[in-house]
Amino acid sequence: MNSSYLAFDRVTKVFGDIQVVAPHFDLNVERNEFVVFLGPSGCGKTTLMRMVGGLDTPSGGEILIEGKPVGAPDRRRGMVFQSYSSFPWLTVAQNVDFGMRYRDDLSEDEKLARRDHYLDLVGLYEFADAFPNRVSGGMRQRVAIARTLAAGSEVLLMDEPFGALDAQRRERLQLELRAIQKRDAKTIIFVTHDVEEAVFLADRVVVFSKRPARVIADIDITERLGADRPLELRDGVKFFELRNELLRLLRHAGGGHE
Ligand SMILES: Nc1ncnc2c1ncn2[C@@H]1O[C@H](COP(=O)(O)OP(=O)(O)OP(=O)(O)O)[C@@H](O)[C@H]1O
Repeated sequence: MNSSYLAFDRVTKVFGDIQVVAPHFDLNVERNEFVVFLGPSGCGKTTLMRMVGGLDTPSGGEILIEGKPVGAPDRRRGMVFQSYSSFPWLTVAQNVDFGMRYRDDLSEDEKLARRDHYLDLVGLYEFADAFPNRVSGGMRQRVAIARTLAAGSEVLLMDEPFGALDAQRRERLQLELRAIQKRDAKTIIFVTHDVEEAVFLADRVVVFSKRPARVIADIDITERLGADRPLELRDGVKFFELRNELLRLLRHAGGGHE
């Protein structure tokens, strides 16, 4: 039996005639690991994430968490996907509260403080009473980030969550996400097209081929950069080398990388 926390075990995925995930796709993710998926556009990253989240099922093989096949979405897995964002009938603040509905370990005051903290982090504090369909797409994405982080699931599945954010807020969220992962021991799978974001956040970067997705490189970032990620790290030689290495791999992977 596979003893990893999360395992793709001989997974494959086809949509009609299109092979999206190559046959016998295997990948293990350890508990408390921050894994970033990097790969050409359309290679199958979102599909892999959706299957981990239980929004889609493999055509073959299994995805296991602690040895058990994943089923329908549950509160163990928090998701920030384009297709799985906010509830339009709840206000921005109520969306965040909704994420915490099962947190019996928190008092009402703690929940309020937590809600305010995450609304502030994503820059939506003053939009707390607005309805998500009244705010922009980028803001809806931020509602989903705040709700998911406030919920505190043990697995976080994030598909280009910071894509629509300005550079400063993106940096702040990157720092916070890395801090949350270390402090609260989360297992995170994160998709990005931004190579520097990948290096800054990841313990491990998994690079995919163009469709059908298979792993072409699996790079241990923590081994080379350490687990602490102060912002200054971005100016260092090791960071630069890793960034260039990943860019070279992506070029080799082919397909249109954005
Ligand atoms: N429900 C579906 N039905 C048919 N084809 C699909 C479906 N979902 C995804 N695909 C196809 O599967 C391929 C992989 O899509 P996916 O969204 O997983 O890629 P991706 O790596 O996340 O892309 P990007 O980086 O552009 O977000 C694409 O060619 C897409 O058109």
